[in-house]
Amino acid sequence: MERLVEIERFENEESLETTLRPSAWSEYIGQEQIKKNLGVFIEASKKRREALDHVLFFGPPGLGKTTLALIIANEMNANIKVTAAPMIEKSGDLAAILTNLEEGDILFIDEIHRLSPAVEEILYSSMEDFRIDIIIGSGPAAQTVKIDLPRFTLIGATTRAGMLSNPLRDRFGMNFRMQFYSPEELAKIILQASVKLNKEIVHEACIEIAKRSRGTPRIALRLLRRVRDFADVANEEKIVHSRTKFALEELGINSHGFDEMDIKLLNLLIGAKGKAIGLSTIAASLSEDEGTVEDVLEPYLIANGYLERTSKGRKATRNTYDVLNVNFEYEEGSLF
Ligand SMILES: Nc1ncnc2c1ncn2[C@@H]1O[C@H](COP(=O)(O)OP(=O)(O)OP(=O)(O)O)[C@@H](O)[C@H]1O
Repeated sequence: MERLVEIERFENEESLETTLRPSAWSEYIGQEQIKKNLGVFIEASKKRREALDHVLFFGPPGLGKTTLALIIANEMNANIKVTAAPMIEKSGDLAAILTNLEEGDILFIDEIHRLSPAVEEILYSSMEDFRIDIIIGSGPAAQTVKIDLPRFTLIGATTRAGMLSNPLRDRFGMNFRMQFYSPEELAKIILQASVKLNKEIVHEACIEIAKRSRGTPRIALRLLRRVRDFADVANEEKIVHSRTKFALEELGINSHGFDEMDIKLLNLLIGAKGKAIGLSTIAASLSEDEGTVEDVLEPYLIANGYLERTSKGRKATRNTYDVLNVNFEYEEGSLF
């Protein structure tokens, strides 16, 4: 079953996301520090009439990395080519993309930590020297051909900065960590989207959805659409607070934005009575892979103080007990 608070994009969601995606700074809510810094760098490179330095965004999925890349392209009046690392299998694939770029173009590579070492190697020289060496033929007859590239900007996005090799990370002139959004920021995003969806929504309803969206715009927008369905079926012109609460309860999303999987994870930690549990044990107990636990489930719980990572594994915090209404219980010598 699809988790409603699943951060990854659902299959049929892409076109709707495109409709709701902001195309200008003014519509891009939150991430103030990133916007401020990027604004300065964009203005400076426009003044110098140079391509922007390479940019890396990292953070959990659905926080607006792709959207930011598109806005940067818009601000720079540049063409943007959007791709993802799994689509660039061979070095030839990357060479083909790079040689088709024009001066000032932006290349956006999502999930950049998933590039193969051979492809990464080509990226180094293209980012640094705007040149690539391609080997034609094999054996003693092999020849290296150097191809000059136009000055372009690479924007990389990753959910796992730790998995990026150092040489690749060092070649980005700017590194930005995306933050989870506050309920107030998400409420603004929801209101803005409701105008585009042509469905009025009251402020309390925006806040109610925002509080249950795991700090993530993609989830907030998905919940908005589901709540709108409930309002439409009830023939209500506006999305009101009571209908919103009802819909979210029906959808099984609790007031902290936790869903079944979060609750399972938190209960597992509480069951350990203060002892740390290793990532592989957690993944096996939840029947999820370790990457999903680390990239998707944990960041929100850590950012909100419900889970702690230690050298021995993961632990519940006092907040976890409070939020699940469980009496604080632990084994001697194993605690906090
Ligand atoms: N700051 C924001 N203001 C308004 N809307 C936003 C903002 N950030 C994201 N969104 C909305 O959330 C949706 C998801 O954003 P986006 O696809 O950019 O996330 P992402 O971080 O690139 O995710 P992924 O890494 O999974 O591709 C978009 O449709 C966009 O409309």
